[in-house]
Amino acid sequence: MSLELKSGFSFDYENLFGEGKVTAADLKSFEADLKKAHEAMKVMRKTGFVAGHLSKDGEPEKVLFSELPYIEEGHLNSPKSIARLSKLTASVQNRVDAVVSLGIGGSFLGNKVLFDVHCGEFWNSKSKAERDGFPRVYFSGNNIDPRRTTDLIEHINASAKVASCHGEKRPYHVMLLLISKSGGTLDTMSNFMVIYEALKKNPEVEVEVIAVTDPNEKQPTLLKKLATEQKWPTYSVPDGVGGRFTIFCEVGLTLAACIGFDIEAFLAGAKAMDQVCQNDDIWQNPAMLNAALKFIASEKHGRDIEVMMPYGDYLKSVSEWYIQLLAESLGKQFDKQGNEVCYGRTPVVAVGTTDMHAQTQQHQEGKLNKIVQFIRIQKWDVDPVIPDAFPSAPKLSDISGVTMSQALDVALQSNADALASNQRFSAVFNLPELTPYHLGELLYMLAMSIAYEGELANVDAFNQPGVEGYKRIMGPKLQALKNK
Ligand SMILES: O=P(O)(O)OC[C@H]1O[C@H](O)[C@H](O)[C@@H](O)[C@@H]1O
Repeated sequence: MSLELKSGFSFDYENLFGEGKVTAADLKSFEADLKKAHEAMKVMRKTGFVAGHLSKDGEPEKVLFSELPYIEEGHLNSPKSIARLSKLTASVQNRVDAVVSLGIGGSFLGNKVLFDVHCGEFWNSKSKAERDGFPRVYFSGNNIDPRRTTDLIEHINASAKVASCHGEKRPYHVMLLLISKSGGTLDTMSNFMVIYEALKKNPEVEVEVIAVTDPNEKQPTLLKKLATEQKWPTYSVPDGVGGRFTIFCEVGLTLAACIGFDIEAFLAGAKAMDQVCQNDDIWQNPAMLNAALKFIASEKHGRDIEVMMPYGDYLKSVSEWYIQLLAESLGKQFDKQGNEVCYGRTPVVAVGTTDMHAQTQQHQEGKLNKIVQFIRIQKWDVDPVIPDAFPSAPKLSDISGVTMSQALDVALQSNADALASNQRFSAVFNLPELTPYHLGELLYMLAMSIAYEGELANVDAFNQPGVEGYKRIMGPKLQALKNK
């Protein structure tokens, strides 16, 4: 049982729907809610209005993520903004040696996905020619870890030294891509200041800063003010695009531009997915179907943990990106009318096959409270055959002669079958290949699915009041520390 799109992307829900799982009768009982949710999505697309959504300051706020895939005049991504990103690519390639992407939450997670998928683990150890002139990439600001930040500075300084020893006549050029929608997030800004000051002191390093923040000029963010003062170029995290949707705007796209990732193909995938998700027929609308099955699995069958388990190392960051999307969007104490509901599925990061040797015991035999969501790549662009390197060892000979992706697929299928044989729910998102287009499809489908589920659960999927709790305590605590 699977919903397959023309692009080849498919959602296989065989192990989530049917007898003993979410049933047709379950779906029928939510028919009116589903219709309402679908209508709400139409209004959101057309006007940006989502009933019950208020900003952090309690003001009505538009929800505009569904506009991002459409590169059009007057849109958040316009032909002009995309052309400016192409210029950024041209200016970075063969000029900038290293980019440090500084941000946390939505200002980090999507960028990490794009980097991992496009560059892979060993990017920074490749030669400049192997990187096609694109810079090395580092991440910072996604924690306040003294050791790692110090290590990063030392590493960059050491790379600058190596470059100068190899006869580079110019300083090592580092671009700090400083990303914060609110413009003052402690984790991001503290790392930025430490790194900026340290690198500035090194004559072998030249530092350049690009700021990505809320563009509002009437009430500029701290970062916006700083950028104006310091004459740093700025890019936008537009109003109406919450952190967890920013991979489709200049937060993700500036990093994409710096590594030569195909922005237009990525947005084209998201756009195609948005169009499919306008289908009124739930069996043809992957976001509506995914949201409905997961919502019902949670509400009626107690499956309120979602394990996001891509099969592939470089997709682990997709799972981490999804954590924020699911947790911040749906983990809500109150519904839209203020009644206490304490809704939400708890997200869990897993990777296949890695976690088949760690988490699977719990998935297979632990509490019946999980849905395991697999992500599968159908065709890998490289796929070594496992050789019969030691014919005298029959156990090793047995696993030889197939490609690594075939073995990976067997592992996934076996895991899904075993789970299904013990009343465990799972589903698979199949990507024909790991391209920017299909990645755009997948991530956008997940974003839209969350928007549907917010409506089904009657919670505001676009705020995150719960994260203010610790922030209210942390601010004065830091102040008190300073005054000591
Ligand atoms: O981009 P920033 O304003 O720095 O925010 C970064 C992150 O911090 C907050 O705590 C929010 O919970 C996240 O939704 C947000 O993505």
